[in-house]
Amino acid sequence: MTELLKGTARDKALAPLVAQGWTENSHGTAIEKRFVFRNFVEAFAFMTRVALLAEKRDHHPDWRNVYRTVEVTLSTHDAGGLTVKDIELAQKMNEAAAYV
Ligand SMILES: C[C@H](O)[C@H](O)[C@H]1CNC2=NC(N)=NC(=O)C2=N1
Repeated sequence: MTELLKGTARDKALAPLVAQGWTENSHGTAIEKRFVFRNFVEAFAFMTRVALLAEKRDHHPDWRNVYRTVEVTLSTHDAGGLTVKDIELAQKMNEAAAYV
């Protein structure tokens, strides 16, 4: 199982994501971001791209789509918190959103 991120490694991994709009949840067990697109089709295109990335990695977002927004929560359920898998998927999601 992938290990929970802790201490300095955790802080270092989170810093660039926080700079790009990700926030920790109140328990420190997940990171969250609200992506806003121009319209529903762009939001859904983003979700389609991310779905393929997530399946390939066997690591899946918790998310909610309302019209042109996608609210995302990333956590490694098996580990009970944040792991490098969440950090990497968050970065991939930033890239996928920028591509739209
Ligand atoms: C069996 C399979 O590898 C696991 O259930 C995977 C699937 N996708 C997952 N996604 C997330 N976000 N956390 C997990 O712990 C997880 N586990």
